[in-house]
Amino acid sequence: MEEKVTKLVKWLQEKVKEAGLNGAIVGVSGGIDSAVVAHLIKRAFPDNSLGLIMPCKSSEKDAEAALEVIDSCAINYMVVDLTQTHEIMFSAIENELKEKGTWNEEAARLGDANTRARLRMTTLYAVANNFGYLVVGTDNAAEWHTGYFTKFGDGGVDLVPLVHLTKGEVREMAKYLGVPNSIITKPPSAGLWEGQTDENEMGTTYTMIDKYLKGEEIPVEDKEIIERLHKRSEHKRQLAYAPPKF
Ligand SMILES: Nc1ncnc2c1ncn2[C@@H]1O[C@H](COP(=O)(O)OP(=O)(O)OC[C@H]2O[C@@H]([n+]3cccc(C(=O)O)c3)[C@H](O)[C@@H]2O)[C@@H](O)[C@H]1O
Ligand SMILES: Nc1ncnc2c1ncn2[C@@H]1O[C@H](COP(=O)(O)OP(=O)(O)OP(=O)(O)O)[C@@H](O)[C@H]1O
Ligand SMILES: [Mg+2]
Repeated sequence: MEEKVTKLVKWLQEKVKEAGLNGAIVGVSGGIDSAVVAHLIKRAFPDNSLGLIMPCKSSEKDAEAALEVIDSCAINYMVVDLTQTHEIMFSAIENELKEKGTWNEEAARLGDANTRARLRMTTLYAVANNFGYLVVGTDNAAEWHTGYFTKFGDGGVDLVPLVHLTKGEVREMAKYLGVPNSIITKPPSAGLWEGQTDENEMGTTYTMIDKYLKGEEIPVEDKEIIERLHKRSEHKRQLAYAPPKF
């Protein structure tokens, strides 16, 4: 694990140096993936790293967990509350769609949730610009493969250090780095609506996705779900599709 951490820290330093910038920033949610990234960027840039906590209609518990992460790695941090911004923006969208009679109630929950992820991305880039930092993402191999992220939201980042690590490997790295145990053991959640958990929404488990990625046998139902999610999200792993040149 020490070797993996050293390699990732060096890689982060190289990428920031290549960009001619000063350091790195990450959104700290109180979940395990951003906890690991916060620890890594603090190691890579002890005086030039920042954790940004961005409550957006999220629970007080999440903000408390995010502060525990900050404490555990002693990274500098800031808080930008996006609750009101989201309220104003999404209600303007809702009002206009309703006025035109085109409001889709069923689609709204995801639209509302993805807007939060994109507001966080916008905020991270604004703060990164202030300090001359790169924006570091938190996607792991399981999320990347299944497309379990918001396009141009939490997926809209400069560097993705955890993209080759399974969720199990992220947990191992978290233990090694000294992430609090309460954060390592709580169920992964995007926190986009009350009671949301990644595994409920995806219909399979990280254990199954990790096994699948390692080429191990898993039940056919889980394999089908993973392959469907992967196919459906191919566009998120590509640059915007362009027509052939004429
Ligand atoms: N074939 C295609 N070619 C090009 N573009 C295509 C496309 N199909 C859809 N699209 C576009 O992509 C959009 C759908 O993608 P997107 O907006 O991402 O939305 P979508 O994939 O529907 O939702 C995001 C998922 O990620 C989850 N999430 C989000 C954020 C954080 C976390 C977490 O783990 O913390 C999880 C969230 O709970 C939800 O399940 C469509 O509205 C359309 O604009
Ligand atoms: N309230 C928040 N404040 C700051 N950043 C956030 C917040 N919510 C989400 N994010 C950002 O969005 C990313 C995606 O969330 P995701 O839930 O996949 O990761 P996580 O919360 O770090 O880990 P877990 O899988 O345990 O929930 C987070 O890692 C973080 O960078
Ligand atoms: Mg989370």
